Formats: sequence, C-alpha cells, structure tokens
Amino acid sequence: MYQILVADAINAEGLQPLLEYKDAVIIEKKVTDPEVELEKIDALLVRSATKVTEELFEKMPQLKIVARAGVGVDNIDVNAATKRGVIVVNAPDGNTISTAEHTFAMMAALMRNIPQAHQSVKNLEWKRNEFVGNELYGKTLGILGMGRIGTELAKRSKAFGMNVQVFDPFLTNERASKLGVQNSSLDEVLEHADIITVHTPLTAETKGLINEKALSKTKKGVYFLNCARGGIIDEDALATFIGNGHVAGAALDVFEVEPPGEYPLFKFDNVIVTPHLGASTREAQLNVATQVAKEVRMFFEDKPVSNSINLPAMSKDIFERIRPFHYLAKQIGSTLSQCINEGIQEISITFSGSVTDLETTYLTKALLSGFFKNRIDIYVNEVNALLTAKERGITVGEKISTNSFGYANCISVTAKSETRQFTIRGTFIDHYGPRIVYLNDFNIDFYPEGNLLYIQHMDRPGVIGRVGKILGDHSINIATMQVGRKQVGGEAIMILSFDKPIDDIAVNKLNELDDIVSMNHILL
Ligand SMILES: NC(=O)C1=CN([C@@H]2O[C@H](COP(=O)(O)OP(=O)(O)OC[C@H]3O[C@@H](n4cnc5c(N)ncnc54)[C@H](O)[C@@H]3O)[C@@H](O)[C@H]2O)C=CC1
Ligand SMILES: O=C(O)C(=O)COP(=O)(O)O
Repeated sequence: MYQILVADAINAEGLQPLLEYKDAVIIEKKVTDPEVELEKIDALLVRSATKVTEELFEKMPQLKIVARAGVGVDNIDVNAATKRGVIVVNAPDGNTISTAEHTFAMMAALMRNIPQAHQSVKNLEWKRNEFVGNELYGKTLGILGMGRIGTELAKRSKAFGMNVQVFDPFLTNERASKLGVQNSSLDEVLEHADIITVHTPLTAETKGLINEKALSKTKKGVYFLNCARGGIIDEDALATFIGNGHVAGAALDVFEVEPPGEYPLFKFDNVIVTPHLGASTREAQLNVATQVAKEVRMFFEDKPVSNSINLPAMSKDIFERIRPFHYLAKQIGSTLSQCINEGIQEISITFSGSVTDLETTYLTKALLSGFFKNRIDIYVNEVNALLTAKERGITVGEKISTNSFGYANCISVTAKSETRQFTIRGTFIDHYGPRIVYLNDFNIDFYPEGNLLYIQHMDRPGVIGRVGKILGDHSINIATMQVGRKQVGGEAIMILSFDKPIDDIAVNKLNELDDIVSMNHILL
C-alpha cells in the first residue's frame, strides 16, 4: 500500500483520483507533524508552503515522487530529488488564468487606491480628494517574463487600452508581434513603463532582477507589481525607492520570506499586499490538485507521467545504453542556450554514427531540456520538451546523417534566431567521455561540464596572456584552456574552465580588453 502525504492545503475534490485508488492511503498532515512516519512515505504532495529540502529527502528514504500542486518549484530541491531518483511533477498551467487575473486585480486596485479607500470608508471617513487615482487606459505596462502568466496578463491589459512592452530574453519578435506586444530590452522597459510587473520564475538569474540599479533607470512615478516570487524585486531597494518618492506605489502578493512578519514595506500606505493569493481560486485549486493527483496515480500504475520535471519515463535497461548520449545531448543544449542569448526560432539536430542506433527522439528531447534549463520554470525534461518548444514558437527538426565529421558518433545542432545561426557539435568517446568538438564555425575540444568562459577574440599576440593575467590578478585558477581559430590573425575562440565560479568584476575586466569580441559565462 502506497503512503501518500498531502502536506499543504490541497483541494479535496481534486484529490479524487488518489482517494479512489485502492493501493494508496492518503495522510493529510504537515511534514513536521510528529505523528507522520516520514520514512514510510512514498509520495509527497505540496504547494508553496512546505520546503522540500535535501534534509527532508534524507528523512524520506521511500519517497518516489514529489508533486507540486502549482507552478513554482523553488521550494523543492529538484537537484537533490534527481540525485535520489525522486521524480518531481508540477501542474504548470492549472493556475495561469487565476494568477493573471489576480495580477490584473492588484494593478487596478493599486491605480485606484481601492484598499486604502475601502479602509477609510470603513473608518467612517469620506475623503474623496485623497484617493484620486490614475486610469489604466493609455498607460504602458512593462511585463518582465512573457511566459504563460505574462501572456495572459498582456491580453487582458491590451483589452483595457494599455500599451504592453515586454522583456523576455527568449521571446522572438515574431511571437511578440503575434501577441501584439512590443519586444524590448530590460532597460527599455525600465525606462518607458508606467507600471512594471514581474512574471519570471525565481532563479539565480532573476533574484534581484529589479534591484537599486534597475530601479534608478525607471521613470519617476512608476508603479511595481510582484505576483511571481518574493526576491525577484529586491525588497530593500524597493523600500528605498518608495521612501524617496521615486516609486509611486507597489502591489505585492509574494515575499522573500512567507509569511513576512514585521515587514519594512508595510509602513507605506501606497504599498498594497495580499498573502500569496495568485493561485487561490476554486478553479485553479481544483485544476492543479486534479492534475497532480492524476500524475501521482499514473506514476504508481507504471504509466508515463506528462509533467515530470526531472526524470525520463524509460526502462532501466534502455536508459543505461542511452545514458552517455543523454548526458552529452543535455550539455550540448545547455551550452548552446548559454552561448546564444536571444530568442530562437529553430533548432535543427543531426545525429550521425553509432548514436543513430539509439532512440534519437529521446536525445532530441534531452537536448531541448538542456536548452530550456534556466530559461523557464517548468524544468523541461524529456516528457515535455517538444511541447514546450512548440508553446514557445520554436520549430524543432531532427535528422539522421551519414556524415559524422570523422567521429564514431556525432550530435550536431544548429540554432537559428532572427539575425544569425549558431552550430555546435558534440561526440561521446569511450573511456574519455563527452566532448564538444565544434562551436560556431570553430573546431575545438572541451569537456562540457562545470564553470566555463567562452571568449570570442582576435588572434593577436598577447591576448591569451592578458586574459590569464587578469584572472590571475583576481586569484582565479584556470583549470583547462582550449583555443581554436580559422586563420592566423583572424577570429578565434577560447574556452576556459575553472574550479569555482568566477566573479563579475573579473568578467567585466576581461570585457574591457581590446581584442575580446564577446564573452559568455557558461555554467553546466
Ligand atoms: N502568486 C502566485 O500565486 C503564483 C506565482 N507564480 C509564479 O509565476 C512564475 C511564472 O509562471 P508561468 O508564467 O506559469 O511560468 P513560465 O515558465 O510560463 O514563464 C516564465 C517566463 O519567464 C521568462 N524568463 C526566464 N528568465 C527570465 C529573465 N531573466 N528575464 C526575463 N524573463 C525571463 C521565461 O522565458 C518564461 O517565458 C512562476 O515561476 C511562479 O513562481 C505562478 C503561479 C501562481
Ligand atoms: O503555483 C505557484 O507557483 C504558486 O505560487 C502558487 O502557490 P500556492 O500553491 O498557492 O502556495
């Protein structure tokens, strides 16, 4: 009998597929409840409140699946789950509409001072002049993160006559124009928007996306909304800019620490708040609970799950054969994604040599999952990779070729954006491991793992030395270095690997060097 622990408040009706499952028993208790025998639990169902940490995994050796009844999995240590072979699933689209609607409601309430006016009337006051607001009509809404929620919010805001300007590094102009929004840089949104709202996942990259520097680029009188995750807007910086009158107000549904307790931003009348209610509608809760309950049941019935975040649905035997290429494909996808920081329209993958005996479609999906890692919050895996590409308007092509460029096997990928194309090739060499052997027209040979720096530079005497000196001056040890060039004195590339992450100061210094054309920090 499987023991399923429902640790957060999950809609009971939605849990029906599990309640009806004769091989399962449902326990509705917190993970901290001393009555729960954590060591016997097979499945854990959570929302955002329960933190699923490495420490918790250690106490749950029987755990096979964690299901997040919602989108954001920042409360789950997915890497720790993967290491332990625990599958993680979420419900990516069940609460999209509710969260977009909540964001819109917060925006309208903020612009018309509704919460403040409501409280004032209830205090038996009648201060009509004090609560004069602003129309949404004609205002520019800046959306940072144009995924599912950002897109739904854009549609609603356009219906209210707003101009919508968006920043999402992975959005193509074609898709933006289909959605009727202006595809812009982060700085353009910061400079022009009257209201700015964030809808990215919380990742290392988006933490503090709106910090003091970003705030100082905004118009005086700008409004901010955060119905995504606490921390995407730096709370201290926001407090400073509200305090000095630059930011006219903010509406927040989420906080760096929840519940936030004594909170510096609460002292401002022009900050309105809700207790993480974005997904709290009957409809969304029924949707997400039903989605995860079905997923968990499918998993226990040995059927493939569709919103699995971290593990492939495949027999152990086949997986063992494909594993080295699976890893190579993922690393190629992730390298590609970090080398080309713009919206991609097309990804074409060509397999050649011994790898063609394997299930190449599965490798295509693995490659895409590597490509989407760090870009979107649904932790794209082999199960949902193609669908995700389709949703993002990326055409994916796969073919088999007899040309393996002299290697026993080769995976060659070309990505096309609106302005350029980029090709990367990798191979797996027995007893040696995965290698990237071709990058953007250059032959090269490096191990795709760890902290890397990809530098495009001019092949001139002393460049390598100057790069080495700057890194040395910052006490950064170069573990390996590979160079490639097409002709003497022409364009060249360098791939450096490091034992530990390199700091921004060193990267900025390197960027100042004359002969450096471009630089990408790649974390694999
Ligand atoms: N307040 C609430 O109750 C809820 C909050 N959320 C939060 O909203 C977030 C977004 O949800 P969805 O739209 O469903 O996710 P999504 O994955 O569809 O969209 C996220 C978008 O952010 C973009 N992005 C990633 N990094 C970026 C960056 N550095 N700058 C700009 N854009 C970037 C991605 O390209 C993607 O298009 C979730 O990750 C979750 O944390 C989700 C549901 C309810
Ligand atoms: O789905 C999400 O990412 C949410 O933020 C919703 O969180 P909740 O399930 O309401 O705790």
